[in-house]
Amino acid sequence: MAQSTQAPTLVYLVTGGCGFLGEHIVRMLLEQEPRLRELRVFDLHLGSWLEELKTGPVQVTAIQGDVTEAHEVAAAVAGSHVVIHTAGLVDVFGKASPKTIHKVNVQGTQNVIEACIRTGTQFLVYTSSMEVVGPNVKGHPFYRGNEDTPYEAVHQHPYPCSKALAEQLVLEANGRKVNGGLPLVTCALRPTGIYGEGHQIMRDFYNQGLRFGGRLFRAVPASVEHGRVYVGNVAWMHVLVARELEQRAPLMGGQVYFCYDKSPYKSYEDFNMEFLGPCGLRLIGTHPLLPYWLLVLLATLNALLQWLLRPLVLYTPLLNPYTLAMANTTFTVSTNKAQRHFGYKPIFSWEESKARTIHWVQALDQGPGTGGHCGPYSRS
Ligand SMILES: NC(=O)C1=CN([C@@H]2O[C@H](COP(=O)(O)OP(=O)(O)OC[C@H]3O[C@@H](n4cnc5c(N)ncnc54)[C@H](O)[C@@H]3O)[C@@H](O)[C@H]2O)C=CC1
Ligand SMILES: C[C@H](CCCC(C)(C)O)[C@H]1CC[C@H]2[C@@H]3[C@H](O)CC4=CC(=O)CC[C@]4(C)[C@H]3CC[C@]12C
Repeated sequence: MAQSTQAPTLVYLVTGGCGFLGEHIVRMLLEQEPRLRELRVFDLHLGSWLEELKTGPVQVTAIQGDVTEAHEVAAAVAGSHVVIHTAGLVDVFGKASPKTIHKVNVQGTQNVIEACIRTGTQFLVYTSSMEVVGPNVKGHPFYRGNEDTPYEAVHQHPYPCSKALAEQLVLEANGRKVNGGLPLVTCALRPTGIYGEGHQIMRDFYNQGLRFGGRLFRAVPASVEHGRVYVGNVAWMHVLVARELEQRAPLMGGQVYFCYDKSPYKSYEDFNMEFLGPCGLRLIGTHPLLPYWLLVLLATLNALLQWLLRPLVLYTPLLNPYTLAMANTTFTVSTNKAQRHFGYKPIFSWEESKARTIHWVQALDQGPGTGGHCGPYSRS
């Protein structure tokens, strides 16, 4: 992929390109990758917002498909230079079965790898997660850790288990020969909790607050810090990795990178209030209103109810033993590995990230629009 002023030649494939992060990656690629000729957007559910992108200079090809179907993946991958594999089943609330989560996240990733090998696609960027590291089931804090910080990564929940297995597959595939004899170059990006335009859980908290007369009730001590990163910066990091992977293959191949930016370290709830506060919501209490043991009891009750009601209805509250443990365990990242390896610097400051997210929350009141979740990235 030599730099040139000639006509654009590159073909990129983004799996999960219609999801929360995927949409931002798609838009970021169109704005920041001048060598792009064709952008293939592969997803189980295609968004109507893709239509508006089809009028630009880059050929945008929407492909409705399932990553668990090897032949659909192979057809989409064939002829592409770079694959950004973001599709995944993000479920910590018990909406999908552990088997389905494994199938989509692990088998789906295996299908993407095999498709690259068979069709001769040499560059694969995988969206992993901080969850492959932790928080672990023992609730050990991970405080300002980096990619080399020792930590006992022990998972039980199907989602982190599946992401850890999938990441391992991707990293082990680095160096395998693709069709034509060249080596596959892979790397994995590990975002912490992503926020920004289109973030479903933020929307859930906002709606919950509105239902309770503009109030949210503190459940997590303010002292527990949770790593968060703005979706635009995560997208930018994907674009940059995809761009640099060929030139810096010996350094970047087989590597993992946390996704980070200048978002402040705060508790999950206090961080959300940075956006929900300016939209009229208040967080009640300087300390958790309920004692921890009671929250554990309620979370356990919710899990029991979910299990009992499963034959009749899907009961998926925000509070369950896993989400409670996640929210109550410090997990923050402090690293410059991405900057050292491929020159990453956040493209959005904290102030911009905050303003864009607040703007999006405010617009939720006006009801769903016809476009996508996020606006264009063109900046003044
Ligand atoms: N949301 C977060 O805070 C974080 C997310 N991640 C990872 O980022 C990636 C994207 O996550 P989000 O955008 O938050 O989730 P999302 O649910 O908004 O997007 C995932 C996309 O994958 C698609 N998809 C699901 N199953 C598929 C299948 N079988 N075949 C094809 N497409 C399928 C969905 O339709 C969706 O558009 C995931 O891999 C997730 O594990 C990592 C760290 C944090
Ligand atoms: C839903 C949790 C907060 C509610 C806590 C309650 C009910 C006590 O008020 C969220 C706390 C931490 C979140 C997770 C974290 O940001 C890391 C993640 C990484 C991913 O790859 C996917 C999403 C998530 C698991 C994220 C999910 C919501 C939380 C558990």
